Amino acid sequence: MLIINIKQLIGVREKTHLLRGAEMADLPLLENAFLKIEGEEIVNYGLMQALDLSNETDEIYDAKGAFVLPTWCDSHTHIVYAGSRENEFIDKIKGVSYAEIAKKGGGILNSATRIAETSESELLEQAWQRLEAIKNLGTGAIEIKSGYGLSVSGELKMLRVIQQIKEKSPLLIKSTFLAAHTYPQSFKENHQGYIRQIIDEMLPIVASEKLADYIDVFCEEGFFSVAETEQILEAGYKYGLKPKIHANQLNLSGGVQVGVKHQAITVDHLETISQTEIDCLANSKTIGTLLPSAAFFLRMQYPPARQMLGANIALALASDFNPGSSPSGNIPFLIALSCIQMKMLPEEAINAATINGAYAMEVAEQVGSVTKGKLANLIFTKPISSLAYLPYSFGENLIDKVMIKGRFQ
Ligand SMILES: N=CN[C@@H](CCC(=O)O)C(=O)O
Ligand SMILES: [Zn+2]
Repeated sequence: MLIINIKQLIGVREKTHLLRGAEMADLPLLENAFLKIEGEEIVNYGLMQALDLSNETDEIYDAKGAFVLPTWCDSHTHIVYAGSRENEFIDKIKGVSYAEIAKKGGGILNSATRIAETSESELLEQAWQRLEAIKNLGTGAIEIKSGYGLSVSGELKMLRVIQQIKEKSPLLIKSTFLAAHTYPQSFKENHQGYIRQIIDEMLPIVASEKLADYIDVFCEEGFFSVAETEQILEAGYKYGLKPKIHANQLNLSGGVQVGVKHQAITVDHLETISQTEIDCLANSKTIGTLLPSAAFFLRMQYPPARQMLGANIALALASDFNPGSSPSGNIPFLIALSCIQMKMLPEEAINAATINGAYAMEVAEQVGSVTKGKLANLIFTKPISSLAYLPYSFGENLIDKVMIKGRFQ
């Protein structure tokens, strides 16, 4: 297929690398461009003026002045869950904190009870609807975590649902084993008992059935300590699972340091962060993944993105789509939020949600930019005056069409 009359073709890169600090403000584009696709892949692009249409035999699609961008790479989600938790949303409005809700057996434990009561097929159906909705908002690659099972059968059930989604969906999907999301009620006073269950009973099955690409731990006061996190990461490493860590959401938890020490692909959240963590990340290969939708929903402080960019850190943005702290996978809104509340430039936010998001789940060879040989995963906008209009006009759906692997959805 030949796509013509693209007003701006965004994220055009001959080769890609993980963007850090000041580089993140550079989002290469072509004005008035064409794009050629063969099967699932991008094979060529260029300026309209260089195109001789009389020689073209391909099917032609006229973009009629749309902006075309790579689809979003959402590298941190929990979209496999049962039901919803708007009762806790009301409690939070009335002043109860996220940590207090968790202490009373709500939060993650509330979702764990529902997972136990819900069949694999029903879970798949619910997650599939969420996936369809975010695909229409431009998401073309996604990481999905377990972590609401909190038992051998519950965690395996969640991971098998993710496995089915991988087989069924045209989206690129990565799966993360997050049994260490919280302690189930029965192990509240016996942390080592649950950790042994994770290491001795869950991990061998997860590995032998190839149910996960990564391992994650919620390293946080009241959840998993640094020592417990290390114990789980070391066990995961023996099975070839690289870490992605929930770090520094509520406290200076040591999550960044333990993630960097164990060469985590990403440390995620980072709402509560000091110069020590910033220096630690800046001197590492680990990506800092910011989840500002969670800070928005929980009325928390936002991560200091400008300070982190100034320190030359590689940042990714992800939705954290989950029932407790971010019941939304809306990346256009996330980009607007990042510009408005964290003062990221539109280019920085788009890079963080595309190419760096792809690196944050190790799929950058296939997606995240408009590059020859990569998948034709593309967003076509409605008429807009400039790229900055996307986050400026927050809340408005400016996506006209989404293409995944060369097919309009
Ligand atoms: N912080 C830990 N986990 C999720 C929230 C899970 C929940 O409340 O259900 C998060 O990333 O925000
Ligand atoms: Zn999360």
